[in-house]
Amino acid sequence: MTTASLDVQPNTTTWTKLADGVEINQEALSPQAQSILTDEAVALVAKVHRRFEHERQTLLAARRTRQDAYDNGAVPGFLPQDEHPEAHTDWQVDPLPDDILQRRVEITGPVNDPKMVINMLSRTDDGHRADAAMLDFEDAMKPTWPNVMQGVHNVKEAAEGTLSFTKTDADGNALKEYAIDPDDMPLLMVRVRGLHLYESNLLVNNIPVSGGLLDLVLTAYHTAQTLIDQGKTPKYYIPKVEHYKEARWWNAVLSFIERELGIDEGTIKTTLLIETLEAAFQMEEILYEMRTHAAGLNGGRWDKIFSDIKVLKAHDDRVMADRNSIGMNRPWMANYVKQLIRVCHTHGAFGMGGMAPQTPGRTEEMRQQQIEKVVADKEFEASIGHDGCWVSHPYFIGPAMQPFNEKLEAKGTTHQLDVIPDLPEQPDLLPKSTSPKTLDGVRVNVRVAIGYMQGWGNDYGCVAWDNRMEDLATFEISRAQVWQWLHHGITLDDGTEVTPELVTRIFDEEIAVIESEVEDAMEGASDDAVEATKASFRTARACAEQIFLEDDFRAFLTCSSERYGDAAHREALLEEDSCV
Ligand SMILES: CC(=O)SCCNC(=O)CCNC(=O)[C@H](O)C(C)(C)COP(=O)(O)OP(=O)(O)OC[C@H]1O[C@@H](n2cnc3c(N)ncnc32)[C@H](O)[C@@H]1OP(=O)(O)O
Ligand SMILES: O=CC(=O)O
Ligand SMILES: [Mg+2]
Repeated sequence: MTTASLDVQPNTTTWTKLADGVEINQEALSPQAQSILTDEAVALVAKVHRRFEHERQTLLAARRTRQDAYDNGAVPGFLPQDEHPEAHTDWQVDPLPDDILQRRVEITGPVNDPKMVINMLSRTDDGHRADAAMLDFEDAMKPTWPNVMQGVHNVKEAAEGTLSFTKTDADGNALKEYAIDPDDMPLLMVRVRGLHLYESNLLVNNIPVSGGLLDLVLTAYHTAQTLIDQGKTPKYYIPKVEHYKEARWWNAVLSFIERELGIDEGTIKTTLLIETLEAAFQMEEILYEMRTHAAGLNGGRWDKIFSDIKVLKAHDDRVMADRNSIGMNRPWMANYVKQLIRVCHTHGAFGMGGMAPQTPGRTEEMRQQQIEKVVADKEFEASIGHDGCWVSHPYFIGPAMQPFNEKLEAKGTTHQLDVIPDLPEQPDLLPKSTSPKTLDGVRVNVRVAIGYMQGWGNDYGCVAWDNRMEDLATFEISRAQVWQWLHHGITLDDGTEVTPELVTRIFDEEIAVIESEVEDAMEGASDDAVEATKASFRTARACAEQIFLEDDFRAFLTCSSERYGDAAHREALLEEDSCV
């Protein structure tokens, strides 16, 4: 995707044959890609695609059917007990290996950035090191082909313990060397892309492969045995599951890959993100389906808020309040994470908490305030029984760990599997329409969109912006919220009507503010450099505004038909587009 335009680009792709029925975009065949796409790796990708693509399409079609029902007035709910009776019996996930029993703080970051990956695997801020590092192909990464290939490369070298990086100045002089110690680093985890994404640069039988399958197959192919030889468990995160049948599909994919790699079934352990409204109602069924490979579930609160808005987008009695007012204290959010902990602990799995989005900030005062916010969030998570949580910046590892340490030291354990939150059997998980709905709320969404799209234009999938980490999930909330407010023509608390003209006016005002912020921040830089940065924000604004004012609600920002390779493939796939 370019930031200048979302239009479909003309087809100029030349395809190169990699194996029977497997073609790659010639431009994608970089030396790095060649080193990753060995004959064996390509054969495995093709085999997995041929075995599982049809079912993936069926699952995506089922998503569209369910969304049609929600758009026509239905709401998600708990499944009837007789739909999946086994899930409600007495069962446990397969025993968890020793190296996944302590997960107090997991740090996350884009997998394609080698310095960030090394920092995730080595930083000990104030003597605190994260228990796990989640290398992300998903919310934190813009899924371009070079980023995906660099990501696989980084995971491979991280598993082998050889990943290194030299930070240089503008003239190329070395400033700092970065390296990892494979014998002394946090648990390595990889989050693959979700079910809905295609990887348009690689075709099997003329169909682009699934992005998530590609990430999973290539990283497992290049690292599973290496990790096992070191006595470590290959560990994954799987995002954006919407239904237990999708969990069944991922579980089957994992078993298939294990068989093909000659490793025991159940060796790979995964944590599933529960970050969609539908999945929140099906956690028990989802965990049951994954029980061979499940290490736990994680409350992906940011995508959950996005999904709450998206799934109920047609319901005028459920229009969401200002995005920054939706916290874990909202009853349906608190119920969702307590239900997650209850389901996990009842069945012997970890119930992981969500992401504290704070970044440190520039002044000491700001840093202190940010620490207080992180600690308050993590105290809540530890108090309700989570086994650990996420942070987005190493600065917060120690503060986030403290509340978990206090709980765990008192118990003399590394987790809280003994805690079963007290909840009604079927807690209320449906989001409510509440206040506040403010002009400031519109402004926040607009600023987030400009900041995020500016990063996106520079190839970043997450950015530090207004003292917060903004990534794909948090951008999606802003996009969905403005769409929802516009399409329900809501009147804000101060009487202002939300119209396209209002949104454009706020874009005008905020880009002016941002341009002056750029001038302040770049004081002393050349006029050309300042102007280039301002221009990149103006481009981002144009793109963000176009997305915000789209009439049709695309299911995900990253679902754009231009990602589907050449015109013929696009046409075939648009019929089946998961993103209508
Ligand atoms: C909704 C969800 O799915 S949440 C999960 C997905 N999102 C994420 O993973 C976002 C993770 N966070 C980040 O990517 C980053 O923190 C950002 C982009 C927000 C900010 O990064 P930066 O602009 O580099 O922050 P900053 O300048 O404060 O970094 C200072 C140092 O900390 C390091 N750092 C910052 N964030 C991280 C991180 N998450 N992991 C490891 N190191 C990090 C930087 O590499 C830098 O290191 P250096 O001193 O060796 O150069
Ligand atoms: O992936 C995590 C989220 O909060 O979204
Ligand atoms: Mg997410």
